[in-house]
Parts: sequence; C-alpha cells; structure tokens
Amino acid sequence: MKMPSWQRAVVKVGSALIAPDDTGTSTKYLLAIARFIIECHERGQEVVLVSSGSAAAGRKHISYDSDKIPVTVKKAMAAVGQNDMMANWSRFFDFPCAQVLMTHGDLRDRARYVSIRNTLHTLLEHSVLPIVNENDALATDEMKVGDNDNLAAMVATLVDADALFICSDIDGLFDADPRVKPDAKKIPEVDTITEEIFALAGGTTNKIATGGMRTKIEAAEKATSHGIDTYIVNGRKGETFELLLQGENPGTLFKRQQDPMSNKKHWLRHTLISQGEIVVSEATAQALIKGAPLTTTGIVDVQGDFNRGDAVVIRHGESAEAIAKGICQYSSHELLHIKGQEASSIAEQYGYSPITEVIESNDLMILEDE
Ligand SMILES: Nc1ncnc2c1ncn2[C@@H]1O[C@H](COP(=O)(O)OP(=O)(O)O)[C@@H](O)[C@H]1O
Ligand SMILES: N[C@@H](CCC(=O)OP(=O)(O)O)C(=O)O
Repeated sequence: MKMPSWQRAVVKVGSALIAPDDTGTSTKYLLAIARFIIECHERGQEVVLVSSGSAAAGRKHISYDSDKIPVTVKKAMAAVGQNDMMANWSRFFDFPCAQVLMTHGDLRDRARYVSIRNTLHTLLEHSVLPIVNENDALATDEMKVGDNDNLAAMVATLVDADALFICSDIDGLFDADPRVKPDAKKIPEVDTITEEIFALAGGTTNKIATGGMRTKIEAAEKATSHGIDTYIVNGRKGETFELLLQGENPGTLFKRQQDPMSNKKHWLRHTLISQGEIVVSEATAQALIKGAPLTTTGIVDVQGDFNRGDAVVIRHGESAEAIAKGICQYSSHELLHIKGQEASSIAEQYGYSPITEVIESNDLMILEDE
C-alpha cells in the first residue's frame, strides 16, 4: 500500500455535499470526509478545510421561490447558513475547529494576506482545524473571490500546502460535462493545463453552487504553479477517501509544476487583479525580461486609472503583448506626468526627487516565466 506523499493539504468541499437538497445541512456526505480528516490528523498530516455551503444551508431559513436568487438574498442565506455549516462540521471532531472568513479584498492586500497566513499557520501548529469560507455576507463584486475553488487554491498557497483536494459531486474532469454527454470519459491525469483543458469545462447545474468545472481548473492552474498537486474527486463516494489515504488517485490529478513560483510572485500573478496598463519601449521590454526594474524613462504610455500600490500589466508598445505584471509605486495620474523622463528632469520640473524605480524588480513578474 502506497502512503500519501503530502504533509499539508487543503480539502475543498462544495455546496452539493454540504446541503444536497433544499432542507439545509446534511451529514450524508460529510461523514466520510470527516473520517478522512480525522485519520490525517492521527497520522500527523495537516488539513485546512475550505467549505462552501453557507448559502445552500441558509435556504432552510430564507426560502425563495425562484431559481434565480438575488444577490442580497443569497448573502442573507450565507450569513444565516454559515452558522449551520460550521456546527455541522464541528460535531464530527473532538479537536477544535476555527471559522476563518475572508474576501479577495483581504487576500490582495499584502499586509492582510500575511496576517491571514500567520493566523492559519498558528491554528495548524495548535492542531486546530481551520474551516475557511468567503465572507459572503459583506463581499461586494469588487472585493470577492467569487468561488471557493479559486479561494481554496489561494488558501493552499497561503499555507504552503503540498496537496489540494477539490471534493465535488462528480468523479473528476471529463472530456465533456457528463450531465450533458453521458458517454463522456474521465481524464485521470493532467500534466499541463492548456486552453484545450479549459475548453472541456462546462458550468454548474446546481442553482446554489458557483463556477462548475471551469473554476476547478482555474484553481488547479493556480495551485499547480505553486508546486501543489491538485485533485478533483467525488466527495459523494466513501471509497474516494479510502483511496486518498492509500496514496491513490480516485479522480483527476493535475500534476504540480516542478519549478514553482515564489510565494510573492505567485500572489502577484494569481491573487492581485491588474488595475491598469503601462506601455513600454522595445529596449525597456528587453531590460525587464533580463531582470531590470521599470523606470520612468522606458514608459511610453499609461492606461487606466490606478493608485500607488496597485498591480498593473506592462505591455510592449509595438506588439501590444502583455510581458509583465507588477506593483506600481506611482498612481496613473502621476505617471502620466513623469513618463519618459529622466529623474533629473522630473526633479527640475516638479521640485522633488522621484523614486527612480516605478516598479522594483522584486515586485515585477515576467509573464513568460509561467
Ligand atoms: N468537463 C467536465 N467534467 C466534469 N464535470 C463537469 C464538466 N463540465 C461541467 N461539469 C459540471 O461541473 C459540476 C461540478 O461543479 P459545481 O456544481 O460547481 O460543484 P461544487 O459545488 O462541488 O463546486 C458537475 O456536476 C458537472 O455537471
Ligand atoms: N461561499 C459560498 C460558496 C461559493 C461556491 O464556490 O460554491 P461551490 O461551487 O459549491 O463550491 C457559500 O458558502 O455558499
């Protein structure tokens, strides 16, 4: 019997497993998952649980007679259902569970990101099971991750997990949605996530779930690029977890990349959303690729409205190709005035010595490097 090679894993459980019908939370599918987590604990393997299902659980308390549930009603369902979801998990464990709610707003702010990371690490050190969900009650469109597959991948990088298990209501990734094409075939392993792999993914038919297969592949892309093996497995089948405990693959394994990105570069690439664009000259593009920081002189144009500290994409002027992404030390407004100029001329015109590096090398990631 093979033993699992991972030491720390994130287990993501979808709404369809937490609340499979309209009657609130259910233990039907959770018992096998809880036993898996308990067994991992006993073996000294650490687990962070990312659990959906607060909105699905809340349907019991806030009924709504249409398949198209308005956002405000969904948020209210999530707020009331979060309690039920936590209580439903806690009853399985004789070790403590911690509720950790976050939004994308928290993850894209580096200080808050580091703070969440420290909290999760401390919980794990004290053998507490962190149960993470998006803070749906307050998340607006601009600040939410939007789906727990991507959230689970972000959490997996936060805690430096070596495995991510996405537990859904299907056996893995198929070459088409099996609910639409019953003869679709399961793909046991994916070495590289390409556009062709994304093209296989359909949406969800569950009115309270989010994303379907596409967000699971996005999650796998994020996690594997950080060196994390990612599995999509069927959480409805007890044997799934027996196989995982034996180190077998019961679903689809997306293999981790051998040369993973550093934590900060990964955060920059996969967590930060670009707020604007900086267009640079050919010579500057070449210098950036070789590791130079971005300075004012190479900037040809500035597009969008961004603030100091925001992430921006850097484009090559002639080909319009996106070559890098970085954290900008200037706002778009400031950059429009100083672009293309030497530091001495900026000092002369504006009476201050500018920060010479618009984007420091450490805050810059070349997109071709992926
Ligand atoms: N290529 C595919 N392979 C497998 N499932 C797919 C595919 N395309 C779409 N799906 C759908 O994705 C669903 C799982 O996503 P979702 O309903 O969001 O689950 P969860 O609540 O677990 O996140 C499956 O039930 C299936 O109908
Ligand atoms: N945060 C939401 C779940 C969002 C989500 O991604 O749901 P799912 O597709 O079932 O994993 C909730 O708790 O209802």
